[in-house]
Amino acid sequence: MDAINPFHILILIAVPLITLKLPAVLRYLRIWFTIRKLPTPGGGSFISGHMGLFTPLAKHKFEETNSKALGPIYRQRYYTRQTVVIADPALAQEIWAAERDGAIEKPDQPNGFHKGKGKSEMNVFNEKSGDPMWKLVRKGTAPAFAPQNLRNYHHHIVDILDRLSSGIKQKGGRTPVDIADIAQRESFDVIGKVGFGQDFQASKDIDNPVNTFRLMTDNMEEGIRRIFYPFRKYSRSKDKLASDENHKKMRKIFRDLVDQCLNRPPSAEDANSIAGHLFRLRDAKGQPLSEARLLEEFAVFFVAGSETTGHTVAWTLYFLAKNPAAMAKVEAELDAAGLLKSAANPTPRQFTYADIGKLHYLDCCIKESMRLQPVAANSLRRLVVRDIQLSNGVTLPAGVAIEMAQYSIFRNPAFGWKDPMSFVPERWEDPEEDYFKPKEAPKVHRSNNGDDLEVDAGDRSADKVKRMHPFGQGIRNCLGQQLAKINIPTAVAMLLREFHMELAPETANKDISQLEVVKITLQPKDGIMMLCKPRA
Ligand code: HEM
Repeated sequence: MDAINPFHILILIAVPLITLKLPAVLRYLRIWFTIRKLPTPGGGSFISGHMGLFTPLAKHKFEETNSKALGPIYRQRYYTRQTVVIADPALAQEIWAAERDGAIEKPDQPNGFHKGKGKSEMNVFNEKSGDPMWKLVRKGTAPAFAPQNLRNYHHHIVDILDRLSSGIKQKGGRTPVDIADIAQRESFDVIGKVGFGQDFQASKDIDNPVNTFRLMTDNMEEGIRRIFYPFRKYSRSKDKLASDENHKKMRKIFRDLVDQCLNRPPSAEDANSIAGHLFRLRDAKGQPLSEARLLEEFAVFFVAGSETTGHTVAWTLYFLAKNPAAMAKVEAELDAAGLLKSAANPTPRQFTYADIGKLHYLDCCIKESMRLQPVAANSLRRLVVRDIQLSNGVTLPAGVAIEMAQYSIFRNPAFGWKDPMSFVPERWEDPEEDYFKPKEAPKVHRSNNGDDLEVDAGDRSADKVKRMHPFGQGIRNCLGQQLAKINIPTAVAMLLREFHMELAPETANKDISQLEVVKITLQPKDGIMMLCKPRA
């Protein structure tokens, strides 16, 4: 695939020359020349490169295979885009350090629904690193996610779960319930209430199929489709037109939400919510966020916060139901804390914020589920903006795209995982399990950038590097992770407190690879069907 032939060169030079893009051609050739010696998967096509070798819905599996076969750093091509894949925790640390120094950035990822001229409105997730607006929103909303702030909202999470449990109880334990759908309803309502003071009631009627969170999920899927197929936004096909309608509905929901938040009588809860922080932001000219920007920010917090958290809850319950010994240990832990409903304790005490840090085994189970089924399974994309030299001698040239393959790192035995493909929550009882000790001491980076955006202290030291980071790393790590770390254990514990959960045959009989799909997140394709038997 990589043998240079005259036709290859002709296409590469002639086409861009016609559009007067000689500098781009030269940059492309330099990138290719600099990374040409890196290993690359075989079987790619001349035109699309490696694109045709995987389905976008299972790209994480393609990476897993390649990183085991080719090693921790390799290259691949998507059409004209040369990409270096990094699937090594020590090299990843060097990349995140370079990102802090500005040599690597998360590039702008334009909104797939944007039409017309000019840049689409951005948000804190898709705006490029270093952009003043990204910094403003990132720093300005961070206090909303501080644990001391979130604890004041925890009672809403408890209420939402109580409401969900009564809906599930009505099923009587014999009708299978889709726990993936239930968990999505929970996380969506939590963002609504905790972040924006609004009860969307997705968890009120679990049989109601038309719900805002579904609209949002459809929108996300469509957005991704439009990134893969940029011309789709001009299509007149039925499903594309339907998605335009959905998008309009979605925008109206968020526009109404902005209005409701602005028009509610002031309260401390609203002032400290995500919305409250967004409303108070002022840019360098002292201007508040525009309405268009507010809409984008509102939407992205729902998108980034609900699918991720909901599917993590669902995968954790799946693994527990699949592993009865682990389930029994979680139940025993809840029982010992007075949180499990049983004949001996028919009215267990209410779950509180203080319980979160005390349920250690449950915590291990959640972490193990995030290792095996990390919802952010798609590699994290970055762009090299200045040449960087890695400690293994590889130069990453300016302009090359990089993909940080987290999913592969979490399950590759080369990084010291024992029995990596099995669900073993006990491994997390050892705090050192978070780290990998490479044979050669990892290169320790000092950032030249005096920026005060938080970084992950403790991710590397003289002899070890962090290998478990499901919330990403560096300056673009997950802004909302504290909310997830509060919501996930509360949801799992409160559902298990009320129900004995078993996989229904339609899910139990399938291998996990038949259950999963990566859309934006790693999620169950057709749900996770469970029998939720109310405890005595
Ligand atoms: C299990 C739950 C979650 C997981 C696994 C997760 C994972 C991630 C990851 C891996 C990134 C980094 C993406 C990158 O480097 O390109 C990220 C970014 C982000 N997450 Fe989360 N997330 C979760 C929950 C949440 C929640 C609850 C919120 C907010 C309500 C949230 C908001 C964000 C935002 C705004 C960013 C972009 C930050 C930036 O680019 O500066 N996430 N998340």
